[in-house]
Amino acid sequence: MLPISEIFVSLQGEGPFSGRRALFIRFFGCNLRCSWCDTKYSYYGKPKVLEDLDVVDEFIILTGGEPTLYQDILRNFLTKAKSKGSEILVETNGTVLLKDHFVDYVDYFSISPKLSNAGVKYRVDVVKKNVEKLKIKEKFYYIKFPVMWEDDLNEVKKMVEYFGVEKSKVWLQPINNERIDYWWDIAVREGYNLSIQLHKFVSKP
Ligand SMILES: Nc1nc2[nH]cc(C(=O)O)c2c(=O)[nH]1
Ligand code: SF4
Ligand SMILES: [Mg+2]
Repeated sequence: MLPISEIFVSLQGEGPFSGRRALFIRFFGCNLRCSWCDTKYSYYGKPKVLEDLDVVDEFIILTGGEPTLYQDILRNFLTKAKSKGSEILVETNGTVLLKDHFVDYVDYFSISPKLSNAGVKYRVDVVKKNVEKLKIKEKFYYIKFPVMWEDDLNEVKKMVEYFGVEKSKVWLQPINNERIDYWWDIAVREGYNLSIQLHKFVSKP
């Protein structure tokens, strides 16, 4: 049984695959409650509960909410999707321990650890463990930080060092697309990438 918030086709609005057409599956439920969360509807209200997922696409994005809460139940779907040649991207907050079988069936991981601007507590050592697993398995992954205030940069730097990831894998994502000019310059100066949420310019899902 899979609790689903919504399924839609759109263009990836965030990160290195920005602009690429994809089928989005938004899972219901999240273990965090970020103050600025832009998908609160994915954990308040009622989910659609599906027996199984019967969708195919060249590029499938599992998002939420927090899709990694459903790693075991997704086994069937991922096996099917891979046998049909789909590329799979998972967008996760990184705080749920990733299982081997799940990592093996996913092509790309977007890990989005929260800074203090989100006002949530979580185990940052779990995120580090997950990043280490992705490194060992030589998975394609990137780290996406939702940023707001100037001080956020120091937190980003500390986490990047703690995780031991290259700057080229780091994407700064201005929350609500605010102060893009400011974060653009920071990204260029510090050697990071910038993710502007494209779908918010066109009011699309
Ligand atoms: N177009 C579009 N791209 C997205 N990339 C990540 C999304 C998300 O909410 O997880 C998202 C979303 O909601 N819409
Ligand atoms: S981790 Fe993502 S979905 Fe969950 S509360 Fe935070 S922003 Fe919202
Ligand atoms: Mg989102």
